[in-house]
Amino acid sequence: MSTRRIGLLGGSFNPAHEGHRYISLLALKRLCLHEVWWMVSPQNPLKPRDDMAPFADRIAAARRSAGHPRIRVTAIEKALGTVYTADTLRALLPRFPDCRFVWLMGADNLGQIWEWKDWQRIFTLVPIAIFARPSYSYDVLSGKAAMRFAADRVWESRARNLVHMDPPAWMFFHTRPHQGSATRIRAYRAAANKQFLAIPADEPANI
Ligand SMILES: Nc1ncnc2c1ncn2[C@@H]1O[C@H](COP(=O)(O)OP(=O)(O)OP(=O)(O)O)[C@@H](O)[C@H]1O
Ligand SMILES: O=C(O)c1ccc[n+]([C@@H]2O[C@H](COP(=O)([O-])O)[C@@H](O)[C@H]2O)c1
Repeated sequence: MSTRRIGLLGGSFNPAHEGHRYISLLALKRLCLHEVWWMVSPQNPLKPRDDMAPFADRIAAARRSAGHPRIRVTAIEKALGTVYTADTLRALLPRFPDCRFVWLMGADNLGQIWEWKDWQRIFTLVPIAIFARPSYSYDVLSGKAAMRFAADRVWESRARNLVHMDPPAWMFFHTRPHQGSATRIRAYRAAANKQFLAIPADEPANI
């Protein structure tokens, strides 16, 4: 049975955007993976529920955005009934004994991961690859999580082997940052809706 190398990109995908695709393609190439699985979160436990689009809409939009045969959009957490990453990994890993997994995330999440449930356990379950993100990248490298696991940081030159390393092992990619951001897209859409609604009802909208 040959081992499959899988990157897991957990996210709200509210909505999916080019930044997700960009780091997924980087991960496929640099980490020498067979596939990246986008794991659409039913509800990030640290994010407000009120501006979260319905799960089915986020999945559907992610499927339209992924646009690559080796990026799979999944509802794994919905199926497992988990919302915390540590719980998801504990349930997922034994179900795929022929796969090696690596957790993928942006630099913003390296800065926040110490707030996640059982966060130190996550570092001991899977290797982690972190991608530079505009305005976060440098501070988080001296943050709480990076300091706690400083001895387990692996340099980018060993990227091809990361997925085979025994955790804890993590890597920070100093790649060109991508501006994609779901917050920015939601803000842009809200502004566009406001402008549209501001057009008086008796005036034809020029759309
Ligand atoms: N432009 C980007 N560069 C690097 N990582 C990114 C980028 N966009 C998203 N990610 C990472 O992808 C994962 C899922 O991100 P998520 O779906 O929350 O998108 P987001 O743009 O960060 O959303 P929001 O702005 O609502 O927080 C996270 O680990 C996040 O850090
Ligand atoms: O496990 C936790 O406590 C936890 C807290 C916040 C976020 N996460 C996970 O982090 C991933 C990225 O979330 P997001 O919303 O930044 O895209 C996603 O898989 C979430 O389920 C996990």
